[in-house]
Amino acid sequence: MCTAATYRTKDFYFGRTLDNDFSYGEEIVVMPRNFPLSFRYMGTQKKHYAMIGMAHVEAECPLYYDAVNEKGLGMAGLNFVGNASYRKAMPDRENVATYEFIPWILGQCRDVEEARALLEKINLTDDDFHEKLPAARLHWMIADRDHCITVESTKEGLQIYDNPVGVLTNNPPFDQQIFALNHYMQLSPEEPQNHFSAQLPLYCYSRGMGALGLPGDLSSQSRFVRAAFVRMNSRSGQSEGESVSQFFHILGSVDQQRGCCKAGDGRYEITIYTSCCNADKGIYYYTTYENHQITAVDMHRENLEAHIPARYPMLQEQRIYLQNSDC
Ligand SMILES: C[C@H](CCC(=O)NCCS(=O)(=O)O)[C@H]1CC[C@H]2[C@@H]3CC[C@@H]4C[C@H](O)CC[C@]4(C)[C@H]3C[C@H](O)[C@]12C
Repeated sequence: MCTAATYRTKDFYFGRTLDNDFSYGEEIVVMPRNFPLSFRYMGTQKKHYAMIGMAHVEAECPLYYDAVNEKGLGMAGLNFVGNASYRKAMPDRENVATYEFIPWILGQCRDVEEARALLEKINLTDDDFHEKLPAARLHWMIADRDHCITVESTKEGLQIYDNPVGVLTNNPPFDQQIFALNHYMQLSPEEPQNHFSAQLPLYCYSRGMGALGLPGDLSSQSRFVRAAFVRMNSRSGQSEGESVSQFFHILGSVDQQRGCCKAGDGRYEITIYTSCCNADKGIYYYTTYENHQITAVDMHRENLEAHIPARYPMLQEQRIYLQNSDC
């Protein structure tokens, strides 16, 4: 399971949690403009927009989980097992394999409007990267500072939904996720009133009772409702520090602690990493399960005219600052 979210203050932020019971070995990868992108059906792009994101690098090829390009467009892939369905390559379409989808969009599009234009011609194919990396069953969130959409390839075809919530989790399909918010319309950051019965002396004995009923479990529908409630009610200052801090608190509401979700064979699903990318500045902030200190990689400190990606393995060791170390 995973959760993705957007957030806007002065700048635009885009990030996600990656929850799983094992890691493919992922790292922060800055893809410069001149790294040749060879697509299975769509030829080679010698030049494209630069991007930064989390990827598993296989045979020198970054396979992105989530990324943001130099124009401020962000995109993330999240599990959609049981509902994702891809087709064979088709003659009259732009055929793109799922592992190519993020660079295909972010390499060419400045914003969601341009992404929508490419999506009209696309066919997501069922090609595996190779037999050990079969096509991942995913759906995607694509967002810029003004718009957000969800893209799902199902048996019925390619579905593109407006995403007014700026949150994506996993199953069920996105229209059902959004519909479920109707059940929670009474939740509020305000103190509730007693509508239950005028004959009963009900009162607020605690703060936070306006959100009683917000689901607390780890299912993807519940994480969607919880992240949506926190995201839609979020308040923070405009500074970089306050914005990034608030973003990690939004995704902190759906953090998965080891032990609460069994994945078989003594393994547990945990939040492997949480990312927050300042899409305007190209700075990728992250924390990992073991290291809660925020670490960042700034794409503009790299040579974006280079031909080879810059790779940064995630720092996994927690550095605790001993405040009275000189006593
Ligand atoms: C597993 C992750 C979703 C996390 C999640 O939701 N876990 C719950 C498990 S459960 O559903 O609850 O049981 C997803 C998210 C992004 C994916 C990569 C995308 C690039 C590439 C695409 C290729 O085609 C296949 C290999 C590839 C490296 C992918 C591996 C894997 O698929 C990644 C990491």
